[in-house]
Amino acid sequence: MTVKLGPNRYGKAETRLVRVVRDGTTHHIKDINVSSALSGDMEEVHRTGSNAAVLPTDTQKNLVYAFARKHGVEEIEDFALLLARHYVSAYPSIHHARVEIEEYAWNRIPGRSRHSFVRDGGEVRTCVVHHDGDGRTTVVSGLTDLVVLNSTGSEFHGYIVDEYTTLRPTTDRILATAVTARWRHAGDGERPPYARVRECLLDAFAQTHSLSLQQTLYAMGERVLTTWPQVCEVRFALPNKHHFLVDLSPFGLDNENEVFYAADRPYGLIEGSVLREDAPDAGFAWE
Ligand SMILES: O=c1[nH]c(=O)c2[nH]c(=O)[nH]c2[nH]1
Repeated sequence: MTVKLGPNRYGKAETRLVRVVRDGTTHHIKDINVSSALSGDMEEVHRTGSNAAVLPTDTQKNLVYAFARKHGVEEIEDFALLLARHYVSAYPSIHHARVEIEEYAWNRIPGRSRHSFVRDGGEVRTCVVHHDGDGRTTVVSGLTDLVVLNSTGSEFHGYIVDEYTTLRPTTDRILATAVTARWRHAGDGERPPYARVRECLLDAFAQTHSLSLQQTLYAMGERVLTTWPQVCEVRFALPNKHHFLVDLSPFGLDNENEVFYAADRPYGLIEGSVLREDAPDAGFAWE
């Protein structure tokens, strides 16, 4: 019996890239997810294991970052064409390239900051109410998945350094998180409108020059509590959506905080509660 190799392709799926373009203090961001799939003379690698015709998927990933730095990313169709044409023209063993790109839309957070963004849609508004036979009532409002990003105005340094530390201190990084926030209402007075509390969270995120996500968490809680006396406690879960600067020096390219690898896991998870000194007992509110 003889067998043969059927249709096949290979590539790097989901290269996550964020590119920051600076126009003075106004920043623009491009957030994309690039997948390449190449096919051509792939008989040998499958049958004998010879990799002579293989452009490593790792190189395909590097190409995405290097081309983003060299050529910029405007229309995703143009960037996909640039990559696809390069694969087919530069490597004789590659006859066909499929490049798929997803782009994620960001809106500017209104206000003073020109480098603060919120992802389109996706967030979920939440509430949990308790009421018992003794007439006790609690109301906790909240949101999940409010995705925000500052393309500058964030530092992280001065942390514990020991023989296991590899993280480099930074005075300028991207800070991004998907906010889960829940706020507990004191008593049964009028509750602040959801949209206004959300606005406090966004304003504080955008306006805080951050030395850590922990500090930003506190600033967001403080803003809600000082703006709305009816709220007595805010609890947060903030995943640190890491954006790592890509080292493009092996390709002779500099990278002045322009091209980032948007990692999805593992991620830092910063959790905490900010509350009034005299907040009433929470009782079953958080259950
Ligand atoms: O804002 C941060 N807080 C941390 O605790 C931490 N840890 C880390 O590796 N990066 C960061 N960033």
